[in-house]
Amino acid sequence: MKEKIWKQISEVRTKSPLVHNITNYVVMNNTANALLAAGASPVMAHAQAEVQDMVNIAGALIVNIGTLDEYWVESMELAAGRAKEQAKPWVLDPVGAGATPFRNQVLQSLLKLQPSVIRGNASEIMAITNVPGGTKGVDSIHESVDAVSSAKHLNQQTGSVVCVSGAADIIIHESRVVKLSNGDPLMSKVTGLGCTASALIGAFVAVNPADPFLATVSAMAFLGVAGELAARKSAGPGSLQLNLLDVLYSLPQEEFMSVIRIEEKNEE
Ligand SMILES: Nc1ncnc2c1ncn2[C@@H]1O[C@H](COP(=O)(O)OP(=O)(O)O)[C@@H](O)[C@H]1O
Ligand SMILES: Cc1ncsc1CCOP(=O)(O)O
Ligand SMILES: [Mg+2]
Repeated sequence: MKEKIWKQISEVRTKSPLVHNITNYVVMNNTANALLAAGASPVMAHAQAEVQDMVNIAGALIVNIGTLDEYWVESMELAAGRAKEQAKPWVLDPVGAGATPFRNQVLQSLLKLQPSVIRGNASEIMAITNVPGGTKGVDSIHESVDAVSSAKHLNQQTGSVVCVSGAADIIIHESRVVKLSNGDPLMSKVTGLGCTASALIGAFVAVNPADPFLATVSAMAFLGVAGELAARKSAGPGSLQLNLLDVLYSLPQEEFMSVIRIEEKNEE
């Protein structure tokens, strides 16, 4: 699996897919820079007059509800609807799911448009499946393992690959489960690294639309390893943000292979 994952990372670097993001104001800059560092080509666009045309030319779409409003929700539905029509991969980041009824309603209508991948933190994934327990705005108050049964349920209900992020990143599709144990606790002190994870999944699913599970595992492994290596040379969140871009840009294969911690299970 590690070799297959590295192949995906190389393909993003060489193919440089166009990734269309409808994302939040907080992370537009971080996520565009992370996509560029990884080798992809980002575009942020949310005008209703152009989102469908942008989906037509992009390799994948990301819909991130971080700072949504009514106008943006219509843009998201138009774009995701076009992606569904064209069988083009799209990724849903349910930022702040469970925090307000508005977010929950919007998510239920976006789920009908069949995202290829859903990536959220544990509280968000639990909230989408109506598990009571709460959330702290956009930050998780649960561990990834707490959300595994919700993630399995969500995968069965939607057919989407589901990724729960956190200290462990857990990716679920049908009987397949992958657990990645890279990253660093300092990553939770930089805003937008969950959103960065979702944006990177978009780049990977654009180069491998036939296997969104492998694409998601690869993107999460890449971010986790890069974040862990970047944290080792960072004094705090400020330098981590910069160092992460540098590591995403230049991470060599041998270092990736020696740092990745991955467990696979097939529960058939
Ligand atoms: N406690 C932690 N230990 C190690 N890595 C972490 C930790 N918290 C977050 N990360 C890393 O940050 C990434 C973003 O995840 P997360 O913080 O769960 O997203 P969000 O910002 O959406 O809540 C994870 O995929 C993981 O690589
Ligand atoms: C702080 C904040 N508020 C609305 S969106 C956002 C960014 C959330 O980013 P992430 O989910 O990656 O931490
Ligand atoms: Mg998030």
